[in-house]
Amino acid sequence: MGKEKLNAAFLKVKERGDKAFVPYIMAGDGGLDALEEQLVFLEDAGATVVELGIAFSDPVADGPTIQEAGLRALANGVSLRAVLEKLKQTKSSRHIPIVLMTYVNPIYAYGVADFAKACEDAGVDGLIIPDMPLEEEGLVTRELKDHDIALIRLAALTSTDDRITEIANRTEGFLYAVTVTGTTGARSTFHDRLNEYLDRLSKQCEVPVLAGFGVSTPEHVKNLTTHCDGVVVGSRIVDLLHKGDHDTIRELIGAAQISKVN
Ligand SMILES: O=P(O)(O)OC[C@@H](O)[C@@H](O)c1c[nH]c2ccccc12
Repeated sequence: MGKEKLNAAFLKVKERGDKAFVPYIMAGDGGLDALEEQLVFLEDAGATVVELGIAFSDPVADGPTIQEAGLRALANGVSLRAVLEKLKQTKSSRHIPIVLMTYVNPIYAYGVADFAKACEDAGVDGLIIPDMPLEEEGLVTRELKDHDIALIRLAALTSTDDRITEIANRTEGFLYAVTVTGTTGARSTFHDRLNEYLDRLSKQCEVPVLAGFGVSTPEHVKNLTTHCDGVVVGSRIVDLLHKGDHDTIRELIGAAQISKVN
């Protein structure tokens, strides 16, 4: 469970000579009954971990693709409680580690201790809380530790060296290296100094460094992973899943499986 399950998944990928691929999906996009099938598909397609988003009314870090998916999920009546319940019911059908992405408000509304326990019961291994700065995380860290839920921290291109050191020291499971200044969403070009930034993070961080935001093609996956341990792909996966294009998802994941490509 938790941190160890994440560490084991990344280690397995590394030992094969591959890079990690973490697809992000919006829980309940397509209805909550589709979730189990979606998770099993991603596991079979070779994903390392799944990042599962919880729809929220005020998604400040999300670009248009994920916002729309969130609206579809909300229209399907999806809530944090319903997602955790569904994950608990379907726990035995999957092995892939699950990282939940939720803003801080729904966690408070749930109650931090109850939420952490419900995550453990649901087989959730890690958590990303994008609107929770390092200074505030003491509000959840004890409860997460008690229930063995890894807290994945995000580093921004604009983070100072001192802050990066602190984030790299504290993060659990992996370090989420945000590759852009802005919101989520497919992009065609990246920042000039991105490779340098990823190299710097990789040097400082003991757990895997994964690049995310704007990663949307097999070329992006191949290029970025020469400077880090893997990628997170959100908007492109959400879009392809919505269209039912499973082959292109397999192709994207395949770009991280270097041992198979060569
Ligand atoms: O959609 P993109 O550009 O591929 O980026 C990943 C991202 O969607 C996913 O990790 C995510 C969705 N919402 C977030 C909010 C904050 C941080 C990360 C996320």
